[in-house]
Amino acid sequence: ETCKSIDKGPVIPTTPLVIFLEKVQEVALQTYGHNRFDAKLFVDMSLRKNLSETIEAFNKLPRIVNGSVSKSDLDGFIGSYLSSPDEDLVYVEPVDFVAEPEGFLPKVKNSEVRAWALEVHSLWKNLSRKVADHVLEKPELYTLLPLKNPVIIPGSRFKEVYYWDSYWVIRGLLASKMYETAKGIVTNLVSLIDQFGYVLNGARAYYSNRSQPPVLAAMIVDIFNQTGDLDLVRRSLPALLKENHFWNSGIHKVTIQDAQGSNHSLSRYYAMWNKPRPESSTIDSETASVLPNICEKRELYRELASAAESGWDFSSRWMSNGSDLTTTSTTSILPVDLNAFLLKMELDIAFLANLVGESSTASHFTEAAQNRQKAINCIFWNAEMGQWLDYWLSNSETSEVDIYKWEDLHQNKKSFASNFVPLWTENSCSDNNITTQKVVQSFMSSGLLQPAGIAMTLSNTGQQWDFPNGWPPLQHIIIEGLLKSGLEEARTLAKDIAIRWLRTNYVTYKKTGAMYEKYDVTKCGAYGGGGEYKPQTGFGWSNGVVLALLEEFGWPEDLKNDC
Ligand SMILES: OC[C@H]1O[C@H](O[C@H]2O[C@H](CO)[C@@H](O)[C@H](O)[C@H]2O)[C@H](O)[C@@H](O)[C@@H]1O
Repeated sequence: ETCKSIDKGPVIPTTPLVIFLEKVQEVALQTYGHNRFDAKLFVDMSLRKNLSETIEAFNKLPRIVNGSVSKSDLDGFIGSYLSSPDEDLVYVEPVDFVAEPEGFLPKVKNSEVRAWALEVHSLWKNLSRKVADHVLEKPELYTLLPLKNPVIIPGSRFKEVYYWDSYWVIRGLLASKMYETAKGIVTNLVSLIDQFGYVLNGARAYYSNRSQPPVLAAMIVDIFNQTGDLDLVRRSLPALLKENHFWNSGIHKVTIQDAQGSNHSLSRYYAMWNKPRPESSTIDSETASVLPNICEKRELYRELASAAESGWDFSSRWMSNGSDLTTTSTTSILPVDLNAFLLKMELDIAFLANLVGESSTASHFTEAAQNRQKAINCIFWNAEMGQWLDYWLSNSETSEVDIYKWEDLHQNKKSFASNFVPLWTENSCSDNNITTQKVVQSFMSSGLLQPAGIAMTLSNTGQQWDFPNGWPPLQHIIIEGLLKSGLEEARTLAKDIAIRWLRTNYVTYKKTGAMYEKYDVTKCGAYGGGGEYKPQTGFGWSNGVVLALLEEFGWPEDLKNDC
């Protein structure tokens, strides 16, 4: 085997338990087959006995063809040695839930929409969980991480708390006046930074090799603005500084020289992992099976895990050939949205530091934000298109000192919903040449706005972060970004998108009785599909976005609520 290049990035080792459960996943696929198989289920199981005893029993199972085990033997092993995923996180009644909180969504006047909003609000009860006592007593038997406070989970197969989902969960909890639950979630995420140095993708041992879009500071600012809780700010600030360092150092940090010769520091997604994602181990191995050698496989595994770090797993946005997942190249892309999130993080840290009298931290982060603002405008902004564009890093540009040289042809001219995320960061449009009006026009003609909301991309690849899917966080970011601009035209557009999105959520709920993690935005009343697992319901961030939008825009008595 000859390798063109060798994967050099860092790797955070996983636990022996995760490695063992991946083996169970592999054998289970051979034994049960692809039909209705969900790989994640197996790494979410826990042990009834200690690991070495369990491994011994597993190794003794009689093997038939290709290392598989008979269905009855495997069923028997799982029944005796493993516990189902539902036993580690148990239901808990949220302390601050009331059926109809005082001052709940005052602008929602339509009785049908109000009744639905109350049902969505009541879903917090279904999604509320706490770590079971036996996990705290024997954490080595579980892949679940022992967090102290209750959490709100996304739902269905996603039985643990997720990082960026939590921002929109919290926006919904604030509309539901559930301040204690919101603060508890933040405290949990802060504890992950204390332990790992960053917020994990989700609270499982197998997610420890990557983070997710960094929105913790935004959660704290929004909670503070509603509760005035300075203690939470004081307790969280050191963790936010640590998190900021994580994203601005090591492999996440990229230096790039603009056309005028000035250097800028920006960030990229980069997982600390070069093996199959344990929760999708069998799937990633199959994807990589067409590659000629282990070096290329390792590189692909890192790119797939890095796409998961971006939250957009998977999407043509990260691929050089949208119809071939093996061309995923996440680490070679400087992403607009990550840098917009980091700009917001820096502004938010400055704001929070000022609140608690830490003025030198505040001025340091104000300056960091100004620098990132400049970098965003120089590297990503494309005046002709009126959008901020992802930038593809190319190896040939790397000089000896690892400084990339900017070239306009490396901006990705395809329209992605992420190209509009900088709207969300208040002062992104402060530059004279960058007018919100231009961005609004560009958005309107981009093709992304569809009858039931905003599509993530224009390519229909079958991946879940591609056309025709629309995801809740991007709807909310763009809607809020448009509102923040203060422009009348932008406000009208924001409201129009909100109505489309709320309608499709409402109608789908009426048809199916459930809230979905994503929707098909080409038609009102349809949920999304594609990707590596079946459509999931619950659903944390969808509920959060609905409640936050209803809080902002309300719903008048006479506004049509069906499609
Ligand atoms: O199991 C496959 C992948 O699932 C997650 O990704 C999707 O769900 C998350 C929870 O709602 C969401 O945050 C993410 O944006 C979705 O694409 C998980 O985050 C991935 O790491 C995982 O590989």
